[in-house]
Amino acid sequence: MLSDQQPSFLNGFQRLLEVGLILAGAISIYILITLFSFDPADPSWSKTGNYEYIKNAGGAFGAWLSDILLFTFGWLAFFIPVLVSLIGWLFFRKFHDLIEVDYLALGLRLIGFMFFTLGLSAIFSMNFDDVYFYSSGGIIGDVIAYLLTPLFGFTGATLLFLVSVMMGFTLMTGISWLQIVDGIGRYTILGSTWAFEKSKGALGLEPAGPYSEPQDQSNNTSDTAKLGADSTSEPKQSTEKPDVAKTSFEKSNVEKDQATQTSVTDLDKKQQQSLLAQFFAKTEEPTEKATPKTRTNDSSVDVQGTQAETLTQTSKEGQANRVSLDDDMPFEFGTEPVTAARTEELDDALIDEHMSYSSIDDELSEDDILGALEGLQTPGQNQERDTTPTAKSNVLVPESAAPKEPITLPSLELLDRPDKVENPVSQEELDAVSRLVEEKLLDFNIQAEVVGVYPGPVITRFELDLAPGIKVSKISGLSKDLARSLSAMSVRVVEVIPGKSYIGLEIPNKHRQIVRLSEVMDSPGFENAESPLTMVLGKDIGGKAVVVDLAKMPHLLVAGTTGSGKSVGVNTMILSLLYKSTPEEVRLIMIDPKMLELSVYEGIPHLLSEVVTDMKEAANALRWCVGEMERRYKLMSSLGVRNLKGYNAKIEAARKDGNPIRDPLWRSTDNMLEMPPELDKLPAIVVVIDEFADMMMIVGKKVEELIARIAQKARAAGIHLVLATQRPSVDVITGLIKANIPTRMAFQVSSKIDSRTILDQQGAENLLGMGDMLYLPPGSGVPTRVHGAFVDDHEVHAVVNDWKSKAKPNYIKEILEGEMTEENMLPGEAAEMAEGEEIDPVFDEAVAFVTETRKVSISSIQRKLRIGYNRSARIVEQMEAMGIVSTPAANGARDVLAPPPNKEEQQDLI
Ligand SMILES: Nc1ncnc2c1ncn2[C@@H]1O[C@H](COP(=O)(O)OP(=O)(O)OP(=O)(O)O)[C@@H](O)[C@H]1O
Repeated sequence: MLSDQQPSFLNGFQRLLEVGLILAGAISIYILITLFSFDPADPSWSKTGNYEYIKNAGGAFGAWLSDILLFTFGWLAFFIPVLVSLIGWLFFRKFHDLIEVDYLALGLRLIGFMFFTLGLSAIFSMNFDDVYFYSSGGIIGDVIAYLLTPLFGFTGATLLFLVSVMMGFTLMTGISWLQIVDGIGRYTILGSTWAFEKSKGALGLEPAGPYSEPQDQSNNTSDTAKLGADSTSEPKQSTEKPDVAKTSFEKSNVEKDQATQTSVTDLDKKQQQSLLAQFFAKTEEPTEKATPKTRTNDSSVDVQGTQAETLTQTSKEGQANRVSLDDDMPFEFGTEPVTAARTEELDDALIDEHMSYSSIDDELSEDDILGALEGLQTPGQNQERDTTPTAKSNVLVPESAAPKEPITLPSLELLDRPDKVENPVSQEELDAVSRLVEEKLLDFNIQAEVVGVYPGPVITRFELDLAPGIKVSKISGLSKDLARSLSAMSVRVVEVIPGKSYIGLEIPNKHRQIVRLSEVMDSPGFENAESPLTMVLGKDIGGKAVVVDLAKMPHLLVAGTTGSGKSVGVNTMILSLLYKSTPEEVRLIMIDPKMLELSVYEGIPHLLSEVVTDMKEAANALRWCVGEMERRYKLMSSLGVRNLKGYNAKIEAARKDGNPIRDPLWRSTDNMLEMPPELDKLPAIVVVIDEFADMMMIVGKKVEELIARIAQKARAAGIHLVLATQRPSVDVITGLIKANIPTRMAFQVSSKIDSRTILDQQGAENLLGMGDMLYLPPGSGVPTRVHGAFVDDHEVHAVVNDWKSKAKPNYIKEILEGEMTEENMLPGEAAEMAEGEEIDPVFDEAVAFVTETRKVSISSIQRKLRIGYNRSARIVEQMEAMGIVSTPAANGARDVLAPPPNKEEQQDLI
């Protein structure tokens, strides 16, 4: 299988790193050779000799080098080659991490290394025989031992050096001596148990049992669980920490608050600036590496539990609200939103329409099947699923594509691990900065009190209680001035915090933390989610994982200026699907007009067709989706189910009963088969379009119509759209598209207008870039700020190669060829074919008029646009076909289904 893969060449930088690794290896081997072949008679730095008879295998240079190393380090010189190769390896494997060096951790490691080396060389110097005529601890060991032994005596000095070695080891490696003792104990017990079992077996007392780990180690059986295996016992402790911390913090809170309040107001401007700079510099100082399991818990516990929880919350409502924030579960958006509910109703109506001509009677209730299916599912099943096909496949899962063996989902080991980050900012500092924020606001005649401070991985949110009569719009208007006076890159004003009477001020930390995909995926929110369309977004402002379900959205619009982190965001979402679902559960169609971003996924088994780069083919792919959607609707209505989940459950249950359902839509003329084929489960289909502005420009209005058509109905059929664009203007994100795609994601944009185009409100222009986003869940007017998870190209490649090695894709040709049928023809096209004319040029204007006035009448459109009656009537019919207005009721009146347009959009159109 690997032989099928494209040969991959290293880029320039990777070549350098690899050359570095080869050099480091060669240097290490050379040093080892010179040390092992050292001859005291060779001429060198400390001795003279005959250059003609050098015995050192490293030559004259080798003789010099080994002499210097042994003279300086004694026995420790033999560790130097190991160190050199280790450094080479670190650079090669972890260069990406080294770019974002954590200086505190590095400093601690260096100090640790110093203590370790000095202590060990002194111990060697005092206790071991010389190496040739050099001291066994080298000159370093000799000097230290010489200086300290008279002071502390032999025993005292040895003890001191031992302590130095132990301290140094812990600082350098982060390994606790208690862990070592624990480990030694555990393996001694395991070893003796094993030896005992063996000996019993050998003596014929009892058959020898297989060697097994104790019970508490058994949960690292699956690949995904491996990542956190070495910290299995720690998270439990850390989840209990916050309560203890909270009480102690809270007790001292009021006194500290008063103390700092007086001292800070006396600070002069310079001190204030430096305090600010220090604060934002300190907010995110990482300290040491840890396994992702510990990290996930720590991030939610440390930040939410001890910092955000216990800060200057003074009012009672504040405390009540904190309780809800305290919840350890990560966010899950999309729980029965208003829009989703409305869409569902629409879907139901559509299904009902189909069901009226349904020919097959429904004998099993859908709820029973779903219940039975859910009963069978446990969270653990997410880790590994059997994807072996059970019967003849239908269009979407052709037999050759079906893998023969169970497929395991990719391991988290393929992703980069994050650095453990702690928040070392003390409460005093946070209080001091809060007072400073209050002062700065007062400079603008705004009286406000900071009632809560929430430091997070990228920003710190200050919650403000405004004095009566102060309008929030006044502060929003001042966001740029505030940013300047607080020396911050930008300040975002959160006008409404749901459930609170405060406003929020979000100020970026000087050192932002990178949110890694692996750490969010390692959270319970992702691991326990059952939907195959579960996607990771990143972390919220408090550091909690944000995990969403595309099935509930059901379509997503992503926009952001170039370089804002949009492509990384799209990759994060795609990788989430690849980590959660097998090709049997989710299939993808990728459209990539830029021919850059998505081509890396070429060849994964989830793809339904090659990554589409030709825009004509892209339109065909959308058209195919419309056809597939209609086909699914007919199948579902025939089976009497309302959505894909119900359909799959019914197929599964029927198969279990031994009565597989046969295709009710099959006609004898379809193929050579004598009887209808058995129906198979259907996967969800996700269509990802990376730059859909390009597609709109090239293919034109048809794309918009196809997208609208899919978006209106595809939810129940399990077809979902993810549209990304870097041009959030009204000619790309049109009213029609917005009306049909309720879930939005805005990365940084260049203007308030762009922000309003995507979110219907400003705010995205104040984001920080690099994955900082506002996520607007369906049916919600309040966007949530999320710091997007970062995934590097090499991680994407690793996951893609992993899938490629497990199964091959089976592309469906028809997707790109595209055939115009009655089902996938657009209303515009029908009119075009019937009357030979395009969709009306004033159609957009008419839509704007209707959605704004909320009234549909042929004559009013006729008057407003000064067009003929017939033309106006045709426009209204087109609106009906596109789902903008309803079908006429008994009295002929129609309802406007699409939401009103926003102001900028209108101006652009009229
Ligand atoms: N979540 C993130 N965390 C940290 N850095 C990020 C994140 N997302 C993106 N970045 C940084 O921002 C850079 C630009 O991101 P990306 O390529 O996704 O932008 P884009 O909006 O897709 O731009 P374009 O439209 O030009 O392709 C990346 O190279 C990366 O360094």
